[in-house]
Amino acid sequence: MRRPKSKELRKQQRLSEQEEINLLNSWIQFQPPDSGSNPMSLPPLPKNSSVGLLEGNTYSRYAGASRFDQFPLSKKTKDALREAKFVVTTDIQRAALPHALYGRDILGAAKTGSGKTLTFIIPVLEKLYRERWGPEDGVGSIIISPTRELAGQIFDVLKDVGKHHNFSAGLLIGGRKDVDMEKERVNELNILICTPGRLLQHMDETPNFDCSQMQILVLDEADRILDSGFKKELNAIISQLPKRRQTLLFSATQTKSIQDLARLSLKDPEYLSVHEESVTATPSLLKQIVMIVAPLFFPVKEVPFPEGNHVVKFVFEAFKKLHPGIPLKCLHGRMKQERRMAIYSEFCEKRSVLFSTDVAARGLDFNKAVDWVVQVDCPENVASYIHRVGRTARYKSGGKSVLFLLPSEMQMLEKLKAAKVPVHFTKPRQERLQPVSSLLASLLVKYPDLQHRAQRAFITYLRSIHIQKDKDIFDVMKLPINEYSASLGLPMTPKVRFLNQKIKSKAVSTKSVLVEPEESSEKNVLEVSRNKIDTDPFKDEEIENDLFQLADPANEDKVKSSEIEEIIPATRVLKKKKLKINVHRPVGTRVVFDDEGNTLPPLARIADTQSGKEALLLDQEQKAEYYRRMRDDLKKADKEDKLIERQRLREKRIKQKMKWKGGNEEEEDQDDNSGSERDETVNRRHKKNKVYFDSDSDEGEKNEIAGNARTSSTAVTLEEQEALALKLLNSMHS
Ligand SMILES: Nc1ncnc2c1ncn2[C@@H]1O[C@H](COP(=O)(O)OP(=O)(O)OP(=O)(O)O)[C@@H](O)[C@H]1O
Repeated sequence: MRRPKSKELRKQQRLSEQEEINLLNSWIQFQPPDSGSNPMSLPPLPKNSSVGLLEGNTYSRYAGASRFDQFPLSKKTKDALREAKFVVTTDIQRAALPHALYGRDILGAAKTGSGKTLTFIIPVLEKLYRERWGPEDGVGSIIISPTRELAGQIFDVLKDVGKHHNFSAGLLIGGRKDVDMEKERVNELNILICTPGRLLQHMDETPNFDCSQMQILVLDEADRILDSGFKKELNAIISQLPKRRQTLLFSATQTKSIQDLARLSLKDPEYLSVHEESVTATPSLLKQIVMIVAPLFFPVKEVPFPEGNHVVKFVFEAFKKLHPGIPLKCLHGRMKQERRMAIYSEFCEKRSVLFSTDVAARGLDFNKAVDWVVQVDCPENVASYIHRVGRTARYKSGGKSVLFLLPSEMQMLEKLKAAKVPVHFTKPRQERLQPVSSLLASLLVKYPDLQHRAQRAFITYLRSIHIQKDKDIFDVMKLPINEYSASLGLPMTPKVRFLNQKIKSKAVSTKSVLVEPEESSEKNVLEVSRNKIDTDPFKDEEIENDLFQLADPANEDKVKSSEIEEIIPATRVLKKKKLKINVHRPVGTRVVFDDEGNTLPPLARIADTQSGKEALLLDQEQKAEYYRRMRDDLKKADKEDKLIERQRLREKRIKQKMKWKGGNEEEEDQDDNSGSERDETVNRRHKKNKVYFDSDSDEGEKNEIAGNARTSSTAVTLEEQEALALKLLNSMHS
């Protein structure tokens, strides 16, 4: 009895769905928005006006509608939107939904946090629904995101808004181990949300993976996906998609490049930039400050991704040690995927400080949890700035941001202003600046593992500056390199040797080795180089130094940054990746193989030579010796300071006693008591304000003396400590 009934029910449901689809199709066709028009210019429909089928077989106007229930959407989508409390549309939704529902290609641009995700999720669901897409139809829509976290976030929105639909959807992102399981199931999925690399991996490796019938393609953060970092992947993907499809592109900083659009074969796309006329390019509730600081007065400059991983790791570790108790988190692209996702979710839920590379710069909607965005490095361009600050002040909430620039990066301020970014330039109050180099120097002595991190941070930072395109702002030769090195607490500026022309020309010949790039959400040319050199720390350092040698301005015109990836010895990647030997190499060129039979480029041999190792060892010994000396010096100075302070206090007490002797006996007693109380208080306070070396001491005397430490506030302690360390640093740097 039950079966026929449910069959009957299913039939009825199918019929009513078909009726709904017919109605929706007629409604959409009845009064579509004019091509080239922006529906925002139309007056919104009154709140309670009739919608859908009206008397006389006409339909209500949906172009210009400002509430979701006024659009020709399925009941399933409307119910889910209402349940998620999405009632009134944002500007971009109002402008783009009518065109997207009508089936047009779209290039949508709107400020960060203005609801672009729903603007493409809704048309995807509706298109497949109206096409009656089912499990047997396979892939119907592909949504591509530049990062894994963003793909995960889009997937969550899809699950929410599509919860009453019967589509199957999959999140295909790199870094997940279950790729084999994915391969078995991917052909059954209707909606794929993916990073470019993982999608391409399925296109290449999954048997019978078929996208030939797909209906709608979405590129979120389109300008990023279309830029050079993803060029190869995207071209390969597009070549496997049907030409007859709808394409939606969204970003807060949209591309208008004809070349980019030609690659996607868009058909008369609607360019909808809803905030173009707006006075500002960033959210109106975002307060933005820019400050110029010297590196010595700020812990460290973060670097743009992907080269920022080492710097972020170092800053994070240093802050953890400098500010124990404050919940700090760290996110960068070299973390395991599970950890990345966990940190992202924890940060959305609990108040904390997140140190991140640009992996978190775009698209992420941290549950409106971000109050401040602090940029400790100069973004690579205005677009990058807009996305970074856009992690706060989302939808209707406010937020604040501060950008720290070096004096040499002042031009960024002008560029931001020219791009309608309302930044307030503020001078830092000198008395509020806290020098950190001495603190970091102390940390480095105390935690030797940080020494290597600091050094890598230094080198990767310089390299990131070198590879930046905008040479007006990023000129490695203008950087106060010694100051920067000192600001990281490094005892001496790491050696940055310059390659001579001979090695360089040899290096360029390594073009014979082609390395296939790894899938990565943070893909760019240099990530490949990064992988190549990520071997043992000593080797790394040498190679990184070698790399930096290319920054010689005399060589700059001859060696372009794109060549760098070909120049670096690629031993690690060579072991893993497919190789092609250039058959056109000059006759007689010697091909060298490593232990595993992979070919090695000439530079790898050079990097491995014994003399290099010896030089490196010498360097390491020098540094170790330096740290030993510095540690001893600091300990000695600390001891001397404390003795002086003790002596000073003793003299003060004696002076007071002498003074009191002139007074009456009672007063003297009282004063004496209060005097010792005062000293007690001072002592207690000093115990709390222990400086790093106090706690590091293994001498019994030390903690006892700590009570008599010389300062009455932390600020004085820091100042004195800084003066001491600066003295030491200067002596090394000079
Ligand atoms: N119509 C709406 N009503 C209420 N809230 C909305 C609406 N549309 C979107 N939001 C909320 O606004 C926030 C920002 O949306 P979304 O993440 O889509 O922004 P975005 O434009 O994609 O930002 P970015 O450029 O940074 O990627 C989200 O929390 C989302 O839930």
